[in-house]
Amino acid sequence: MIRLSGDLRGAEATRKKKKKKEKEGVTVVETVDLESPNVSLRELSRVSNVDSVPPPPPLDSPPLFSPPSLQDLASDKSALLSLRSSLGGRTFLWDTKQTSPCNWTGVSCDSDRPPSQRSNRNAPVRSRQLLRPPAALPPGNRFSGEIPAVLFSLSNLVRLDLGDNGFSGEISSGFKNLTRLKTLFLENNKLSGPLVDMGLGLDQFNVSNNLLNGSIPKSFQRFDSDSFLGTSLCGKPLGVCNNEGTVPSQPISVGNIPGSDGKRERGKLSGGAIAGIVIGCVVAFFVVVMVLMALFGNKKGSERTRDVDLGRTIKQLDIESPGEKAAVEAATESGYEAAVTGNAEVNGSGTTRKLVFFGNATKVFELEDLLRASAEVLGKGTFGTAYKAVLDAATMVAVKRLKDVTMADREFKEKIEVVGAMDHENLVPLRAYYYSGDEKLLVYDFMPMGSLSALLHGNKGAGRSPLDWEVRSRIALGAARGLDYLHSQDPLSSHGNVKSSNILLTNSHDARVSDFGLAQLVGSSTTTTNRVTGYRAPEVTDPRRVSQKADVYSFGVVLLELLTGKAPSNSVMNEEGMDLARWVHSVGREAWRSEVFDSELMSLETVVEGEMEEMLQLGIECTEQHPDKRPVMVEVVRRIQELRQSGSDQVL
Ligand SMILES: Nc1ncnc2c1ncn2[C@@H]1O[C@H](COP(=O)(O)OP(=O)(O)OP(=O)(O)O)[C@@H](O)[C@H]1O
Repeated sequence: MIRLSGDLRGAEATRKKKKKKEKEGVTVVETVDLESPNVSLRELSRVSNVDSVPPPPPLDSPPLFSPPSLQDLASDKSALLSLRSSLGGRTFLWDTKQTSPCNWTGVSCDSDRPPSQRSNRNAPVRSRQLLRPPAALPPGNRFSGEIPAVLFSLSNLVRLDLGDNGFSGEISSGFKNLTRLKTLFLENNKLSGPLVDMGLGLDQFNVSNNLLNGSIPKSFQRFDSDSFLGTSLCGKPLGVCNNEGTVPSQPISVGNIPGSDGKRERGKLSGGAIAGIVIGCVVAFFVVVMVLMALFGNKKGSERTRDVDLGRTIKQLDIESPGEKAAVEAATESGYEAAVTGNAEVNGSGTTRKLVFFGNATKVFELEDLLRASAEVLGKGTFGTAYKAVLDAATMVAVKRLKDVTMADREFKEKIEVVGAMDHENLVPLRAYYYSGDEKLLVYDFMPMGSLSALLHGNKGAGRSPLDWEVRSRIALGAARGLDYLHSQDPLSSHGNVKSSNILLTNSHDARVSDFGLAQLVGSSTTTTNRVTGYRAPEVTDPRRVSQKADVYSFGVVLLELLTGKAPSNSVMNEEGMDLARWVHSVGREAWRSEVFDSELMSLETVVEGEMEEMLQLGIECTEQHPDKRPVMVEVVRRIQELRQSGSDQVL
């Protein structure tokens, strides 16, 4: 159950309103707490581009409470609607016309809650914890599924508490977007997979009692071991990792049992028990080392034999026995290699599997090279996990490991051949693929500058150079050309998943569209995941059947994103909870300058308002509700070219 607390409505709220008046339209996302039934959610609606986060109140200053204003209530409403929608909930029991959401089913409001602090959090307590509910309240909600992606667009978020829920899936790389985050509590959930380095300057962090495994990235090693108890993570501050990147034995604590009532009462074992465990670990370690040595000896022998007997190069991996597979997995230190090696090599039929390259590309590496390359996780998307693999100083590729591909070998190959045949300077080329029963890998050129989404909504901190109009409009033109090329192949061909994270950038900020053709390869359960919030055209019901006009709609949202600097996944553009497209449509032309255009753009000397207005008009036409009213992609390209041309003529 969600309850709204009035805890930010005191002196803190007053101070912020004053600051807001000083900086028109500027607000700050500060706290999101989904652990407690008392949730202050109004902050979800506060997204902006302030230069600095306001300083927290002193630790010992008592919070003051005052009745909520109408503006606060409207903001609470939109925050609740946004949260509800991001969690896949329905709002038919909520009368959104009511001024206050306090009467909505499942929502109750407290305006006089005293401050408290959590006793079990190990890191230093910072001021925001004064705003937390009393510890005596029953902890934990029952939120489940993946952590809502909408949270990753709240780039000014300072504190996020999702502890004591049922969240599952991997910890998303989307946390990287929360560049101001200081507190992240994810304990007591069902989060799995590795803990990736988020590059955040956190003061407080807790992922204890989850299903996480692998080694603890360096940036998290400064936190106390309590932050990782009850997981299978290893490395400092927990036990050293063995070769498989898992902790040899669980930390000694009552608190490492997920779901245990005693998880916050740290129990200590006797000296004898500890000595026994240590000796056991040492013996187990030597046994593992000896088994690995034996397995490696066999593997080398069998590869040599194959080389001679079958005439294959030893680069062609053909590991047939589960023992050999285990050895390779155990030997690797790279999570990526451990993750893909086994499945890629064991194909069930006993035949050698190879990477299949497209076009006339000279084959520069083999599957084994790829699997042995040092790699890092780039992120987890709708279709699987993406990795960056460095084969050598000159060869870097992005490898996408597809999930939920259920189609047969032949059908997959037919479809992927079509994708591989696409050849345009504004597309990310698919270089090769690998298919086996258990594993499907796609190999792309690695795009060094990342995605447009990261560029627009990622690091907003000091030191970031502003993205000027020339670069933004060039990206728009490049992406439009890439899409136009896809549409020109066949009247029915479409991208199906146009969004700013699928527009990647070269070193010179030229746009390359990625992920085309993938929606047709994966199962419906994958594509129906609502990761395209804000981009999907209203008429689309089956994400595997997206028309060209629906692509135009999604591209129009990207144009609006470029112009406003706002992420469409943050659907809270006003108290009605509109998405980006509907919000821009609702603002009159006279207010474009003050309300719509990204203030970062407007602050630059190079601002070209005429061009920006023309581009905004185009974005609005692309995002018309009715597909027939939207332009076709070739027309979009022509108009962007013209408006850029007229801008440069004026400069001349
Ligand atoms: N070829 C590439 N070069 C560089 N980065 C890439 C490449 N392909 C993907 N990425 C990055 O990897 C991350 C995950 O990408 P992926 O395409 O799997 O998911 P997504 O774009 O977030 O969502 P979706 O799967 O719905 O398209 C993103 O941050 C993306 O920018």
